[in-house]
Amino acid sequence: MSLLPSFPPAILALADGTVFRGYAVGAEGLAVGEVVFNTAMSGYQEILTDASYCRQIVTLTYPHIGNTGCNDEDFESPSCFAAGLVIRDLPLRAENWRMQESLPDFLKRFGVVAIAGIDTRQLTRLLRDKGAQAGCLMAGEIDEAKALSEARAFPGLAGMDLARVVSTEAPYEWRDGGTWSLEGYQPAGEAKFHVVAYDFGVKRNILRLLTQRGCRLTVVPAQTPAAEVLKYRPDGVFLSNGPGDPEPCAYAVDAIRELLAAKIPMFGICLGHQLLALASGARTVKMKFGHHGTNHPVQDLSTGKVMITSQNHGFTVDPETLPDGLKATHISLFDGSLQGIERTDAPAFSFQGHPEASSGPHDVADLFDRFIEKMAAAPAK
Ligand SMILES: NC(=O)CC[C@H](N)C(=O)O
Repeated sequence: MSLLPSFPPAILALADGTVFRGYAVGAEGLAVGEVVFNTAMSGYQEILTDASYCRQIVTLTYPHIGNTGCNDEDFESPSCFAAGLVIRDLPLRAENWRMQESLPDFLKRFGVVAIAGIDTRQLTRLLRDKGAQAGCLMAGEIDEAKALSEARAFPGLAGMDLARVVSTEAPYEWRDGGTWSLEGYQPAGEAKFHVVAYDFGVKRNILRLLTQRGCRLTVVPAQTPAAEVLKYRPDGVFLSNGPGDPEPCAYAVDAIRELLAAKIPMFGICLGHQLLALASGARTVKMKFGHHGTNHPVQDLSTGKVMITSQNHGFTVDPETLPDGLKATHISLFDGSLQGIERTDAPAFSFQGHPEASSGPHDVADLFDRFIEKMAAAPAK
């Protein structure tokens, strides 16, 4: 038995001409973006609210999505940023002690168009064979020819600067740093370091993990010049994850170059990693279908240790372009792509995957400790 036939019709049209027919389990209307697949088995709410998915339609390969509903806590940003959602099926009944609304109600509230009831395995194989495709989701009133032409008109993410689109408009102090455990809520301890975090689409769990490690955080807009950041006299600078192509973010690349020259401890995640690489003189390239999932093996090149990591990126740093002074620290064991770098002449390093991933895996969480160590080792200001 399935709930789906009670929902209005929806289609997903791809730029290659393929059309999938299913049911509209979110908002009605039209959504256009790059269609990608994510293999995570949990965390749909964190995925939908991760600003790195801006202009992307996410297909979840796990077949039952929505089982635990949605709540007011599991937001990685203030809103839903994914352009659309594609799933195989909804549960007949969603249930969890933290649930406040069902996934369809949540999607409707945030205006996210979503389709269910299509063969997500077939779609995933198509994306793996042909590469990420431009697509159009249409829900409610269906006009197949229009959906196909909308999909074909999407220019693709290459060359698209989206970090400044999703970033905060004004600087703010981040305060929520406590942790929940079986013993209850533990407020964050006293701050030892002041970190300025660039918001290119920052995930909240990164801010939480830094606060829990004794950082006071000032979050600044993507286009903040280095001179403004230096006025805070920070102990360290964090470069966040974010959507789109890193290459057109010249404002960030310029700022990072100046901060590198100032020898400020710096840590970058995902888009932040790619921007650190660009600022150091390396190049980034678009991947065929990217990495989106929570079971990606990554090797630490200094210890040989293999870690299971969470990943979400469609661009990557080309290892052939690493200049002198920039060292590879991690590689993907799925495809050998670069996963981490470190400057040999400045206290700056970065990681392509997501050490902050909530609910996990947590194998790479100690990269946050490494950032703290670099700030502790920096000469007094
Ligand atoms: N999660 C991210 O920061 C993604 C980085 C970049 N937008 C990419 O797709 O590669």
